[in-house]
Amino acid sequence: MIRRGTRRSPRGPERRPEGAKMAALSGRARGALWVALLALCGTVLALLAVVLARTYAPRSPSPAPELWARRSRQQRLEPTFSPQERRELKEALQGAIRMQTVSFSANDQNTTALAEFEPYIRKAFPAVFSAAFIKHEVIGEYSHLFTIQGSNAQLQPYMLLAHIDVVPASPDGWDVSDPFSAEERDGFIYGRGTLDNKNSVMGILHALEFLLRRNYRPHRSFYIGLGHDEEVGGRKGAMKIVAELESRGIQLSFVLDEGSFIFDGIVTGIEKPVASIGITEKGAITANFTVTSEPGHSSAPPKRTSIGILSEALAKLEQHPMPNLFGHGPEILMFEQLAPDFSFPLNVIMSNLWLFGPLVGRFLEQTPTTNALVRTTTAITMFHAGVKSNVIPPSANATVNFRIHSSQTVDEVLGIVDKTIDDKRVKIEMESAFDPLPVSPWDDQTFGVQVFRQTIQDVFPDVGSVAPGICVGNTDSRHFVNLTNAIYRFNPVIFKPEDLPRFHGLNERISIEGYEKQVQFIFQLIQNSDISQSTEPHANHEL
Ligand SMILES: CCCCCCCC/C=C\CCCCCCCC(=O)N[C@@H](CCCCN)C(=O)O
Ligand SMILES: [Zn+2]
Ligand SMILES: [Zn+2]
Repeated sequence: MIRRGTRRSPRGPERRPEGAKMAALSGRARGALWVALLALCGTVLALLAVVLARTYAPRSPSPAPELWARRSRQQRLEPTFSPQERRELKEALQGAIRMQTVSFSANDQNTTALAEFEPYIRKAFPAVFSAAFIKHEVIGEYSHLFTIQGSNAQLQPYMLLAHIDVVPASPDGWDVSDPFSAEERDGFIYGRGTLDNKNSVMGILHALEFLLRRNYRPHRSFYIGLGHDEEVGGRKGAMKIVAELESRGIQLSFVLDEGSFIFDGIVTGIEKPVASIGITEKGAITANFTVTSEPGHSSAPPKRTSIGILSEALAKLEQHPMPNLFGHGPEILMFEQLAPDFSFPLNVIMSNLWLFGPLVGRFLEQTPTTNALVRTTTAITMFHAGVKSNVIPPSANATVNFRIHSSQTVDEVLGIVDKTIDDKRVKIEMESAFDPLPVSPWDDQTFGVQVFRQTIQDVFPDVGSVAPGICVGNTDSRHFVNLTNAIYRFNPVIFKPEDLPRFHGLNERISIEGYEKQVQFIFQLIQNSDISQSTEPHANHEL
């Protein structure tokens, strides 16, 4: 008997009926599917294990313990000030704010106010100006250089920077009657320069003054540089201070300038304040874009005028922003180090930027402040064209200010600009340009970093993390690259979201308590810098 479906074909192997063949095939497919599914589950589980391990891995404690154990054995003055000293602090800052040391442009500064600043600080800080081991020099007419000769010439000196000049401020829109009145209101001092940067100028000198009045003699030498033209580039102030120090063959352990803050409520997903210390600053290009065309009567216009051509070029720049470079520069360090401080699930995302980096990059570009961290920004800041309503304009001119991301250069940015505009009628001339600044070391072995960590811990115990940051603006410290590789930008002041528009804007202010904390910070920083650095070479740093 021949059973159906089992008969061998004379031409080859036994033929199965279609249903059985399908069943056999789908059995094989099911098997393969199971294998694939198991492999997928394995991969997902492995990925999850890596993601969780990176999120919850224990972090090494900071700062380096032996160094600070030694420090605590030395005697340290407490940063506590009497009621009279606190009044003196406040009034000295108010007096400084009232001096209208405005920089309008590199060639237009209020030199009368700048000149008056010297007698003002001489009077406010008698101990600083009379100490035998402190030398004061006026540089470039209105800037100041203080050399504080420490008692131990073996220790490499450091430098504190600040600037005396301020950006202009008209009374319109201020809550107080005058931006230079230094009015006290609800525990704040209002006025131009309260955050940028007379708080540092006066804070540094007052901390030193109080230490000297307590007979403190610094062990480590240091310099204080007070520039008078930071807001217009620092050519006559900071650059001359640098030239002076270079001529003396000085090398610095670190430089500390303005440029970042203790951010409170600014980083979405982190509850505690974050001390962000700028380890670099962006480069910049200021370029002029010009289009010229034949002038004539507006009743018989050409198809395109210089204004139209230039507007189109500028619109292309705005419509095609520079590439998002999150992960290509040091901004990633900030988020990596802050990762454990983020609440769930952001902590998982930030701990695994190898996986979520592109997502985070897209998120950061949504708001102007964080967008500035991830790309070269393009700001059209000035536009001039036209002379009369019925005259075809002979030319149109615009100024564009680019701030260059750490992973790009001036040349690369200009290449992109050329390609984006792609119009020979638009002439581009450079007003000024410089590449992003080098990235300063950020590890627990670096002396400056140890000092900052310790000092922040001493004065701001509520700060959750001390993290490396990027300064999106420019500071006088960028001129100091030949004197040290360790340049840090940090203003020890709590900065909240509502302070953002006050910076260079309306109602700039500092809380009186915040200013006292800033003075305490410098007071402690000078003392904390007085330990010997185990890693530094045994050179003689006689100044
Ligand atoms: C998650 C991190 C959030 C980062 C938030 C950034 C908030 C920014 C807040 C403050 C800005 C601080 C910038 C301080 C330095 C700027 C100083 C300045 O204005 N410099 C001028 C120099 C001009 C020189 C002449 N061309 C400038 O940069 O324009
Ligand atoms: Zn400033
Ligand atoms: Zn400024």
